Amino acid sequence: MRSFRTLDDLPAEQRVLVRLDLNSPVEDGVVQDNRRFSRHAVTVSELAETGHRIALMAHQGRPGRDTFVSLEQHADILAEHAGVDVDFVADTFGDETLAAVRDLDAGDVLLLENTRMTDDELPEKEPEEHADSDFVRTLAPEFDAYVNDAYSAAHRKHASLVGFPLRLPSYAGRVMQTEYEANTAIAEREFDGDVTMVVGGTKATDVIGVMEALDEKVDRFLLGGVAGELFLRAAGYPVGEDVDTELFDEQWDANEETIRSVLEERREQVTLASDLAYEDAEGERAEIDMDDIVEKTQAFLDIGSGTVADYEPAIRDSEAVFVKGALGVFEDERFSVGTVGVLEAIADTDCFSVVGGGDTSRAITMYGMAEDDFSHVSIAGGAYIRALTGEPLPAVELLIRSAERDA
Ligand SMILES: Nc1ncnc2c1ncn2[C@@H]1O[C@H](COP(=O)(O)OP(=O)(O)O)[C@@H](O)[C@H]1O
Ligand SMILES: O=C(OP(=O)(O)O)[C@H](O)COP(=O)(O)O
Repeated sequence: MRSFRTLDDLPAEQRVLVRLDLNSPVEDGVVQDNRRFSRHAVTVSELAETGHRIALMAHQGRPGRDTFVSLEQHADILAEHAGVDVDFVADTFGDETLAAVRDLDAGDVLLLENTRMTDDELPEKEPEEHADSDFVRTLAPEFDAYVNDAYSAAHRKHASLVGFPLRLPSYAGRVMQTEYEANTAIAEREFDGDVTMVVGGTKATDVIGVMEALDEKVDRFLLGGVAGELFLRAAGYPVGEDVDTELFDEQWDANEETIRSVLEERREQVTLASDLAYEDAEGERAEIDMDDIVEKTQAFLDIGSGTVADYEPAIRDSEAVFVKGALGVFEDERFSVGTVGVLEAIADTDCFSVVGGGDTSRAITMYGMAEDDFSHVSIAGGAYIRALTGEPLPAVELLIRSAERDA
């Protein structure tokens, strides 16, 4: 079987460039601790304890969004989890970075600034083109090896994920290794009974894009979140737009055709919310039945409790349940009913269950559920559902190519 090299294969005393995924929720400018820090800390502390010189790359948010912030706070949170000092340089690949990298001693850890602050990072391009960018050409010669631990970003063809493996011997970090093994095994697993996928969250494009590829594997989709509102809009309800153009309008434009074709061809496979929740004039949670929504007046922030009651029996009758994305803005307790109700229903059954996504998996901890209540809690969202389709993840492919090239 084609595979990549891991930290077990990394020679001693290397100058290593490591890609993590520390992309986190940000509330009022404050980066929120989450599983991504504790999981990546395992790779970072192992590399530090074995005496490598370590520079870390990661991204945060997308340009133009509130969550697009510096990684300065991430360095402190990561240091706490890893039990080692993590220095930070507010530069991606300029002179300041090169000086700090050259200054590293054995066991030192340095976090570079948000990779998405360089223009070279973001466009989805072929690996060869990324490998030729100033970003990759400048940083790569400073290192002996590249380690990719960012399984949850492995579905993106960005420079820090697919460019470096063409220039450096490349290895999978511990998170990449364990997530890849777990998610590949899950993708290959066959279930006799019903398989349900709960689809929510804000990144509707990621999930809608793979729904058609998953229709053989998944018997029913239960919808909520932004993705659910886009489906409701296609079904003729006046919801799912005008609130935040990036969330709704842009994703509607990108996905309208696919949504309509999924609804046309597989209507019986897709269950939409029968009610939604919003914030009323007194600032309280209020609910409204879908059929009573006659015009667009407010933003909907959760599925309603009637929908949760509709979804519970479907979950109870399933042999496997996959969750991708929250069903509402669960960070605000008033709008946690959908996400928590569905997660608790899953935790109460003995079905095989996977909860994916940096944000969604955070709801488990926030609302007092245990990771053990689920078969697998992935810190990957988009990458894990893409893996379920059996389609290769670009960044994983590049790790494999690097191993084959050097064999
Ligand atoms: N109706 C909604 N409107 C706005 N945001 C929503 C809505 N429903 C869910 N969300 C948000 O979706 C986020 C999770 O989305 P996403 O990034 O797709 O998932 P993950 O990071 O878990 O893969 C949550 O933080 C939640 O606040
Ligand atoms: O958080 C991530 O993906 P996820 O929300 O699907 O888990 C990754 O960091 C990828 O980020 P992106 O979706 O802005 O490219």
